[in-house]
Amino acid sequence: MKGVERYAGFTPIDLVDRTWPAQRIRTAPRWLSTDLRDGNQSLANPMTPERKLMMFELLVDMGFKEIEVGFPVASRSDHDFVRMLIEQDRIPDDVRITVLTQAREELIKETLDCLDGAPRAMIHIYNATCPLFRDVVFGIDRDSCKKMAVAATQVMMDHAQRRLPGTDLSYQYSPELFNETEPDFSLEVCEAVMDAWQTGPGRGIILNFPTTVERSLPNVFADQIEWLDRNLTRREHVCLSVHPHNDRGTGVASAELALLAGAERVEGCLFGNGERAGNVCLVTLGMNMYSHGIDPGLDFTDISTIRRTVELCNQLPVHPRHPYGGDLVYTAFSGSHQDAIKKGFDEMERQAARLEVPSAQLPWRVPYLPVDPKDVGRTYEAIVRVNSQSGKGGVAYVMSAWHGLNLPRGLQADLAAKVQAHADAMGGEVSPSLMGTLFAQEYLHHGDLAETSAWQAPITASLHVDGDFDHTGPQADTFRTLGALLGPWGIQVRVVHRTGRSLDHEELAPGRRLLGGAKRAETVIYAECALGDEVAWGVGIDADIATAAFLAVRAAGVRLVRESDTSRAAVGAAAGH
Ligand SMILES: CC(=O)SCCNC(=O)CCNC(=O)[C@H](O)C(C)(C)COP(=O)(O)OP(=O)(O)OC[C@H]1O[C@@H](n2cnc3c(N)ncnc32)[C@H](O)[C@@H]1OP(=O)(O)O
Ligand SMILES: CC(C)C(=O)C(=O)O
Ligand SMILES: [Mg+2]
Repeated sequence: MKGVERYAGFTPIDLVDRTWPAQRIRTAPRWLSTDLRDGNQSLANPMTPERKLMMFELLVDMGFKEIEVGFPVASRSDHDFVRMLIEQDRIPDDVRITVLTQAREELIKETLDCLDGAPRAMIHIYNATCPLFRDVVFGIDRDSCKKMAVAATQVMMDHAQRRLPGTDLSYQYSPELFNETEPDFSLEVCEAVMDAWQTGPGRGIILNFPTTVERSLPNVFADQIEWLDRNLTRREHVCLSVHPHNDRGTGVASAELALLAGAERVEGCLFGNGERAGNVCLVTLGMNMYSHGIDPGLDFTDISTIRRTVELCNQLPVHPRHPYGGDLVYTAFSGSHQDAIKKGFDEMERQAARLEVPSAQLPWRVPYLPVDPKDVGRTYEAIVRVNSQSGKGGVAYVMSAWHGLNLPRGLQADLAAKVQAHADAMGGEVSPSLMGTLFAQEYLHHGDLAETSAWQAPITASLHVDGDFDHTGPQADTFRTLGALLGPWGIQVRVVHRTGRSLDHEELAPGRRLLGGAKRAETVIYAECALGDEVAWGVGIDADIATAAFLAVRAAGVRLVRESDTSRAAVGAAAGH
């Protein structure tokens, strides 16, 4: 591509004996949400006070204990929001708010003044340390850059001592553009800041390392973090924090590899809002942990509400494919995926029945779904959506989940062909209700009984009972009787199978009904009737099992005769009759 020569490759740090690749993430880190600061400062329309409060309350409800609530000197509204939280006593006892400021004396003082009356808080000071900023933005050398950070720390300590005696104030320092800073210089600045803060027992510090603009592979960032982890002094008094951005689309990977490399705290935003391509997405990070059996310490049990609130606060949509929270992430359209999902659910149910425990207590083993949608408050309704890419597995799923019918395999294939033809002809999706209509049109009885008189040859009918069926009980007697009844019509009842298991009406999702409004107390019977090489399916639903079977056979028989008439006519036409 033209212009590529303008960009230099990124030089990785030289850490040949890195240990992070062999590590595992075993516990959740400390989280800081910067939705109200980094997220807010990136919005075309920064949040109104109402939207800020809504976001703050969401974050508290989700379990965040550290929340960056703004950049008080940036604007009146940032300032007033912090004041409102403090004055209205809205900060829970176990939550610490953070405020950000540049390393500039006046701004630091004003920022601290804004915290007046807060029982506990954190001040976060930053200055860029990388060569590009030293040269282009500040016009200073390394030594002056370090002095900027140290002086800011000292101003902050002096002012806080005078103005905030009653506040439990903690301190966070960030070398902005850390990822583009020479490692030895980042270390030198952080050590100098720690000296100024008198870091030691009872005086911990958060050192926060941002990929302010993500420029390298995540493994390079991990090397940088491991290098710091090894070289920082007073390590036990340092909380090593990371603040990944997502310019290369690898913010989540950067955060995860940094955790392997020794990071203990992660800053980010819900659904990855933030400057340019965003801050690291805390929903994805937290749910990635959850899906590995690690409690994230954040509550995602109603992910749709979280998403809607974030969309409302930021006035930005969340992509339908956003991991864990997007509209489409628990939905399969393609046939083989749907088939595997259905088999996964069926197996979970079988296992639950065998072990006599609710399936929600079993280890999650459903293909194509990394987590149980119900664990994040999503339903199973949209898991399978049917279009021209779908096959019999998906059709069977919809018929079972939406209409309470467990179709036998042959009928699944038969219906899938009809649904496929419809989707091909009309384009788009076949909704569950449309599928129910197609099913009823095809397989429920619509013919005249008199048509059966046209049957010329013996028809064999294989019956499938939907749900429980006892081969030895009174139901089996009914079928024997039925066989005798249908015999004179030239119909031989061959085999009786069972499909699925009885579903209680209550097990269907709210608002759904069995096909035609049938109660599950009624029996559903599928008949597969064969006449020579022709096969047709019919369905009967009735409270009386014999009637259901009769209706099913009749529906199939009528279709069979019609179809064989049609094919005879077609053969005749082709033969010139
Ligand atoms: C990576 C990040 O997300 S950092 C956070 C960024 N967030 C924001 O900037 C939102 C809030 N910011 C603001 O409201 C304003 O920028 C303010 C109030 C902080 C400063 O406003 P102004 O004084 O008008 O300066 P301006 O906005 O143009 O910022 C540029 C100045 O800040 C200086 N500066 C930038 N970062 C820092 C820093 N960390 N420490 C000290 N000075 C800094 C620049 O050198 C420049 O100084 P100069 O005017 O002497 O050339
Ligand atoms: C203020 C700092 C931590 C920041 O937002 C960044 O460098 O991205
Ligand atoms: Mg940032």
